[in-house]
Amino acid sequence: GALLLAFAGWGSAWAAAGPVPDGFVAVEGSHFVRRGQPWYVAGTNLWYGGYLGAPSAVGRRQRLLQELDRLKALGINNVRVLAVSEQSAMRSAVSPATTAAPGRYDEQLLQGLDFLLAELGKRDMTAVLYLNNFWQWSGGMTQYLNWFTGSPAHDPNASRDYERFMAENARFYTNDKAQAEYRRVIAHLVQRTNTVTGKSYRDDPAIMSWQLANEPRPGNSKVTAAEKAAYVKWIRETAHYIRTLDDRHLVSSGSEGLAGSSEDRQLFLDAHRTPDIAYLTYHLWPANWGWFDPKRAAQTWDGMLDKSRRYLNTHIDDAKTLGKPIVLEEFGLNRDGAGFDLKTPTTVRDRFYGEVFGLLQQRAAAGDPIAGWNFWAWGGAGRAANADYWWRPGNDFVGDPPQEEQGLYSVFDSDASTLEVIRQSAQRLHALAGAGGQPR
Ligand SMILES: O=C1NC[C@H](CO)[C@@H](O)[C@@H]1O
Repeated sequence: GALLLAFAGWGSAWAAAGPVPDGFVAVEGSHFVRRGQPWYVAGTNLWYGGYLGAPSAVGRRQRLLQELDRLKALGINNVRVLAVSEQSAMRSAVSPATTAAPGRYDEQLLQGLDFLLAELGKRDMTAVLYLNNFWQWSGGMTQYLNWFTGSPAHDPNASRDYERFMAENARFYTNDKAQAEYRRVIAHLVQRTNTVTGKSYRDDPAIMSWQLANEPRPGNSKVTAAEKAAYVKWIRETAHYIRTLDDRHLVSSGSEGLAGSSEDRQLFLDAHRTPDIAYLTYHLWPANWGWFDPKRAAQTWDGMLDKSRRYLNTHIDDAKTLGKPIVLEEFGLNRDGAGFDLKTPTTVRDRFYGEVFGLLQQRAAAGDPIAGWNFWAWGGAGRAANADYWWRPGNDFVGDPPQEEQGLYSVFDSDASTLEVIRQSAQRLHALAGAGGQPR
């Protein structure tokens, strides 16, 4: 049983259960292929993509079409999207939510995903759909625990107590009632028929990957061995569950890498050995992690860049160890001086983006298991609505979710210098694929 399972999971790369339909992203060795050709993710984060597509009041369909056209023109071929949110009373949680209450799903919002997928298909773009959130800005795991244990949904924007928040959330993985509802909503999504195209989600090449959650962590900085084991088991069993429903789309965890694995490299590797996890994910947040102070950019730039390069290289090496592709699916940096206003320049951010893109390009060209990147996050035509830069229901959606200032990390359509860095980097990455950029 367990021994066999352990053996089977030992570094074995993901194998398609059979031929994948035309247009699906698949894994070959430690790289992505699509339509038989090498394929790289040049993506962004558009957490609110399904919201813009909704036919209901929250929808902004014309804006969505504009944003997808702009992204396509930049060479972006993938958007990473929040597919499931949980209605919550927390101030920093988005409202409305796709799950109004356990078992009650907002058909209007889910039709927003249908519309988004239909429009992505028209542009030959793809989506990563994450099915939960470790953080509170879409309800997430703390909201599940409120539903099923009665514990108050915990908004760390209010408590400022992230250690307590993370330790509490770790209980999600072993709460049977929460897991039952989580799996129920996964089945509801994976077995859905798109109301716009009439196509079942299982047959839709616009979906690149089902993703367990946004940034799932095993616990806090004092994570126990039991919590680590529960986390590895949850990833393995949930990934397997999704593949019993859909054995052709890729499945990923949504992990940040070491920063989301309590800095335990063995845990990061063990959590991703299962053959049901097709590729690795990692995120890079120098300012969030205290490596960079946007108000002391000159003094903290070198240290930040050194730590960032080490973070990138370590995870690419781990991908080599597991023989799986790896996508840097989130990275970002503040506007100059930590400003939120569009008029604030993005000099330091542009340099940082250039350094990250450059390192990934270099290692991809060397044949390392780089599968691509998604920057965080697309703000596009969205604009902060309030002088305090906080989001309130009815306001525009931008790249920053409701728990952060609207302008913190968003790349807006007016950020011409950043758009140029992105455009050039996407072009270079696609050139690698064109030049048969796959490794020997
Ligand atoms: O997934 C995430 N990672 C970092 C983003 C910026 O802080 C944050 O908004 C989001 O929760």
